[in-house]
Amino acid sequence: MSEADAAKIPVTVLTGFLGSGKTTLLNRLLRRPAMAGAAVIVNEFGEVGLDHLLIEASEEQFTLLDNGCVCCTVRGDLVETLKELERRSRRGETPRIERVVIETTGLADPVPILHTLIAEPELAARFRVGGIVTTVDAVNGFATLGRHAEAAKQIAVADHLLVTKTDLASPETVQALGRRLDALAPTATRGIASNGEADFAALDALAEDETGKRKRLAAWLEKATALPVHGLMHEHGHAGHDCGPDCDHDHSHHHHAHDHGIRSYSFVIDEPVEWASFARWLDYLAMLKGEDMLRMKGLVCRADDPARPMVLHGVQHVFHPPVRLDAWPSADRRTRLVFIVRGIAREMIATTLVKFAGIGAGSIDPPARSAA
Ligand SMILES: Nc1nc2c(ncn2[C@@H]2O[C@H](COP(=O)(O)OP(=O)(O)OP(=O)(O)O)[C@@H](O)[C@H]2O)c(=O)[nH]1
Repeated sequence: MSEADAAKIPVTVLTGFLGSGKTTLLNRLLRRPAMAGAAVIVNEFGEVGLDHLLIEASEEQFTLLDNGCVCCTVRGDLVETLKELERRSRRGETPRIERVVIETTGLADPVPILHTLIAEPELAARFRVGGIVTTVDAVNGFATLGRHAEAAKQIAVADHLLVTKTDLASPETVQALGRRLDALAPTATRGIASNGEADFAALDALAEDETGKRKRLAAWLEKATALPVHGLMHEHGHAGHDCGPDCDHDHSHHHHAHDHGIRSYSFVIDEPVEWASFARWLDYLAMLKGEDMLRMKGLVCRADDPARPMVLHGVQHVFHPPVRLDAWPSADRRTRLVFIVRGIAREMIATTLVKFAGIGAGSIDPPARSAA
């Protein structure tokens, strides 16, 4: 690597489909002493994000971009955030930044992010791409690849693939997924991330491998834009958060492939919930709508233990065992639920919440209109 490149700050892009284990990996990664000088930028998809409450990074280390998807609406925010981080580090206003990790949303196209890092002169002078790491869920990954072009693209542009949740999948499923990954990303290295635990030395090496990356970059961009996306190219307007009037989408430079019909809903519930009926409601949703329930996250106030919230993670049919926190991560002690769904109406979720979980319609914000 040239001296000039060595002086630049490596940026690792951490991507992977919804619920594939990005945040779990990031939390483990941040516990390493080597990451003390890392700045973390997280882009959340959803009206009310929860990730920022669950990521174990110091306030100084962490920036949340939650005003849209980093591959389009908040691309300008990303540029400004990176510039500001570097400026403050250079002036000694913050501890020196030695590395940046960007966690994308599960629906992001990493190509525009790469493009931004390389094409924006001020960024290119101070940062270099330190690798694209893509998490792939062993349970849902194979089926997801058939349904969501974003997932295929995230894999196709990866330098390093980390297969997650192998503890939950049969060896045959893992092997079949491996063959698919070989075909989609023949040059990517591959490892396993088990509940976030992975060969982090491989990620460090990636951050240093500038020469190899440069060579592959043109091929990535070419391959990624050529990838068939089931007729969804140029889909303008995002799932759940429209690009809006401020959109800086550059349609001539990248194709956007967010699935049509994907929506993000969030609900806040004022009253503590009866856990048994709430869990029954979740089972009902997973059984009836699992395939289209792309992602569900929740922070739940239980009536029988209101001081210790439950963290919920649903990924399609899979509901991961809920985790009980020792305390609320912020002063807000209300139950908050975020859903990312395909073709499911907000009202369906709200009405079943009232009917099956026994929540008073008046306690739900936004209210369940037809359920009252
Ligand atoms: N059993 C098992 N569960 C895992 C593993 N990795 C992650 N999970 C669980 O999968 C769920 C989703 O993980 P996250 O890390 O939040 O996934 P994500 O990719 O950040 O999700 P989004 O940001 O919504 O796209 C959580 O309940 C994790 O505990 C694993 O290797 N094994």
